[in-house]
Amino acid sequence: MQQISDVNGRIARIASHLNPPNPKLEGDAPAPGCLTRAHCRSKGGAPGFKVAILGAAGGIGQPLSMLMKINPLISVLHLYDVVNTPGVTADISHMDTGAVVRGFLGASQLEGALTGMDLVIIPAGVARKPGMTRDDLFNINAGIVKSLSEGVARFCPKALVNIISNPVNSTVPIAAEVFKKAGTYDPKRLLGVTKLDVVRANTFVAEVLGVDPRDVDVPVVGGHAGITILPLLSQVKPPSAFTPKEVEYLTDRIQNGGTEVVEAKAGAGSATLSMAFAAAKFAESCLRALRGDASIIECAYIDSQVTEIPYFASKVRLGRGGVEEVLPLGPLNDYERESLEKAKKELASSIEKGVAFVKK
Ligand SMILES: NC(=O)c1ccc[n+]([C@@H]2O[C@H](COP(=O)([O-])OP(=O)(O)OC[C@H]3O[C@@H](n4cnc5c(N)ncnc54)[C@H](O)[C@@H]3O)[C@@H](O)[C@H]2O)c1
Ligand SMILES: O=C(O)C[C@H](O)C(=O)O
Repeated sequence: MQQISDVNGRIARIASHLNPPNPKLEGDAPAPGCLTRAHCRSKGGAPGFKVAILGAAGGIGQPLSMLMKINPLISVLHLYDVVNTPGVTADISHMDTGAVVRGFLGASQLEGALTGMDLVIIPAGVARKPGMTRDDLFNINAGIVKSLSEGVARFCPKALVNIISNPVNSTVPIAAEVFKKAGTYDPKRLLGVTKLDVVRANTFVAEVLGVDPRDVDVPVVGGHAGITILPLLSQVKPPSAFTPKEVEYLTDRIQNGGTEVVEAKAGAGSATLSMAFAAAKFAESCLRALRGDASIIECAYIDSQVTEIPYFASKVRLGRGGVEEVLPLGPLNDYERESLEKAKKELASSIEKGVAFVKK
């Protein structure tokens, strides 16, 4: 009898670490105190950052969760969504890497998902279908980003926030207005993720130059939609000259990379795998900066004074406090100056739309 009760106790202890709980292991026994190493690490026993992904069960959320689970900088990974997180969490939690994974389902579990987080990544919301613009997603995604940002303001106001949900040109101002209302706004800690534009630009430019994309660095400034995506081809590293035809081809391909994927997927969504890759790289930079690594430079869409437009993507230096320095745009050629003026007009109206949504 004693042996059976010991086994039951052990099973109950293991079950107490499963999220969602596994009814096969739980039985009727009450769960005694948690003693496993996973518990200690999730309480902050092991060094590492705590990261939450909101929208973790989606097309971006799932591969991004997997990439975050293999990031050694992360000790605790919270996966939140309004559907399917139990399955995604069970699946990812079986990977034998360091991070402890917990799943959270629905608004009543948002507090648990966010409390104590250092970095919150938000890919929640609907994706484009062929024929749609990113702005067509505003009606649904604005409300989703608003309510998730309210959660961040309440439960982890000091976290760094990476916004992926489209239209990024409007959703970042929406989050900012929510944080301002809550009295928690720190412009250095709110970043719109435009890394996919840089990843694409590096790839397409490398193809034209016939080099390895890992050796190419293309600054992409402005915003994250159509003509607001402005690759600065005059500043490509390694320094490279392009013919006017190449500039036209590359600018068009980079600005329409998202649409290229939406059309190829033919109704099954937009970029998810390359986006998860880009978001994971960007998150890694944020975490290395939080750790105190020097010289972390990324392009990001932020509260900015680099132009007269209140939010703008450009190269920034990241540090322990988030955005520590916004780098100047550098010398632009005539084509880039003209394109910048067009981008600014569209950006201004997308920003206004986001701000008005929260203020109404
Ligand atoms: N910034 C970028 O470069 C970039 C790139 C690709 C996609 N996106 C955008 O990212 C978003 C997500 O794309 P996807 O392909 O993963 O879409 P998806 O539909 O596959 O996944 C979205 C997930 O969000 C979840 N969700 C919806 N409402 C939620 C809420 N209130 N709280 C938590 N989760 C919620 C859904 O349940 C779903 O699992 C879209 O808006 C898309 O346009 C941005
Ligand atoms: O194009 C989209 O709708 C998704 C994303 O913004 C992208 O650039 O791939």
